[in-house]
Amino acid sequence: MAPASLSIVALLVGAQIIYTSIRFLRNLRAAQRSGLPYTWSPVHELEAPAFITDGFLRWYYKDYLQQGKGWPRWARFMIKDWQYEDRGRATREYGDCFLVVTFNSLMCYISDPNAASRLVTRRKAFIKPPDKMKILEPFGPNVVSVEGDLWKFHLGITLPPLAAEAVARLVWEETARQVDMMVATWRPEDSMKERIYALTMNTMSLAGFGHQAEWGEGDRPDRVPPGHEYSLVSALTHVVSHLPHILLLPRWVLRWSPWPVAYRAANELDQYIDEMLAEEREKLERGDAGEAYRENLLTAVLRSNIAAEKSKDAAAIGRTALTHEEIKGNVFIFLVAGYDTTANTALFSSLVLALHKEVQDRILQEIDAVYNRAQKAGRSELSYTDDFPQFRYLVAFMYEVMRVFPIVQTLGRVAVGEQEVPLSKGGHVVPDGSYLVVNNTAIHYNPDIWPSPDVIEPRRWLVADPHGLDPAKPLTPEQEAEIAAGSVPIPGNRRGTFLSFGEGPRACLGRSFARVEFVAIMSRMLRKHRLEMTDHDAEQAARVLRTARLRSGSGPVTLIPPEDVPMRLAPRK
Ligand code: HEM
Repeated sequence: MAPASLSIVALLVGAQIIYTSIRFLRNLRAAQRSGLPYTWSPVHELEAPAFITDGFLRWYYKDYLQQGKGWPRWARFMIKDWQYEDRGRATREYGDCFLVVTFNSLMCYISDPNAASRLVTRRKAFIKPPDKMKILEPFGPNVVSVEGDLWKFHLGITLPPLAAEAVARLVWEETARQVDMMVATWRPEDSMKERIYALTMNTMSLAGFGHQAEWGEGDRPDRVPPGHEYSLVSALTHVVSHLPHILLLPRWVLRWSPWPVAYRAANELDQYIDEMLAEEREKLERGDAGEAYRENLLTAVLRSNIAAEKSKDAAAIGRTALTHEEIKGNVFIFLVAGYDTTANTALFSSLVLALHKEVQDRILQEIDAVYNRAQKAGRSELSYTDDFPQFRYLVAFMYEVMRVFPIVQTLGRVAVGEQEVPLSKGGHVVPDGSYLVVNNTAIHYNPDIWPSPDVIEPRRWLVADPHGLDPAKPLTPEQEAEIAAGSVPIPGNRRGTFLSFGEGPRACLGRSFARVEFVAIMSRMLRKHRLEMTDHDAEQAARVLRTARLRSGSGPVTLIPPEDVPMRLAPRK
């Protein structure tokens, strides 16, 4: 290289170093001025270089994590979703609200229930991070990604479908059908993860898109309609397994990327949704959505939108209905928000059941009791309306699994203007634009909030004060009586103490959907079988349990188990 070019390169590098150092000092000063405890890290988990640090450090520290000491301090903040393995250690070191300074950003971590609740409840003062939300719009703006009046408008059209009784019934019945197919084809050597993912994907295919899938149909060429390259199930599966690529890369870049399958699957899904919307719109407008018509999320959003279109009252945003792109965006986001969250909850639950015989025994007792009751009432199959509400221990178990394995580990918000963050002891004002992250794991594992937090005890959720039941102590007579009466609402936790479904106005819209699907999976799968680890001995079971409690599987969206444990369905005696 010529000396002149070398000087230019040296000058540019020098300028970059000076610029970065100034930014770092500016961030550091802002942290000092805030009065909050702070620390620093070269890279932050939400910054682009974390894609490299995360992969490398997770690989390098795999065995170290197994010792149960969490992450080494210096590495912690460079790991995506470091919170699960950390189990609140950072909170104990720096406090319930502290800052992490990097060269490019200033991040505030919160594990105080008051502050967490305020953050997620005051939706205008703390908005979702706009840059992260934009990424969620590859098919169009949607109820997860938008803010303000536009969000209220999307909510008005998408909430009724997600709360619709017809959709819940569809989820209940289809899940049971899918479980039967899964059980009938069960081979011990199959992956539990793949089975549960296929099950929830097939359920989503009908509940979300109106297509009833047969077990294993994703790979069958006869399921590919004319004009398509993939079956719907196959397109959906490829889209979710390539989600990070589809979300992060524009479609034209994706085309020439090393993941052409992601490009083709995204296009296929686009085309499927367009075709389905055109067909359903025509049906609804012709009025032939008669008795046999089965509502699903796509048709329900369309119906809700057509009703809005016909109304004369334009919303605050100056129109009455969602655009075509927005309908597509919402149908897509139901898939993203509802598929792997529910699948991983079922997966962790299966693992817990296989490893905690006493919990599984109680669930089996409840399943038998509900079936007996149904049979006495002349029903051979369980119904959504009559039987789903009877599954109290199973729902409590779901919440307990989601507390111990926080499927969504953090809730991120950005302060609009200077905002107060109230802590249980005192409070702090954060400047405009501050990035705040609620650390769900630290809250779920705080022994002052959840006594003996490491213990999996579903009965916490069956008493009036879930924070008053300590699994390390015998139950009080009042607690026994509340459990026996079976009338305490689930969940009954204090605000800001259980955040796996979020809280406040932006809380999960699909939580009823997820509860129905979960109860249908477990009650049907365990009707005649029990879950066991294949060829296990006590030592292996202890290792599996320890690994699942100490390490996350580093999923792109939600917490996933670190390994796929061989399991079998053993016929019940
Ligand atoms: C166990 C399963 C699920 C978990 C753990 C879960 C978790 C969450 C969480 C934590 C949030 C709030 C995020 C925040 O405040 O930043 C959320 C929002 C949302 N969830 Fe779920 N979810 C589940 C299932 C579902 C299902 C099945 C659907 C739909 C079919 C769904 C649709 C949504 C939507 C649309 C939102 C956005 C609400 C808004 O921004 O206004 N979720 N979910």
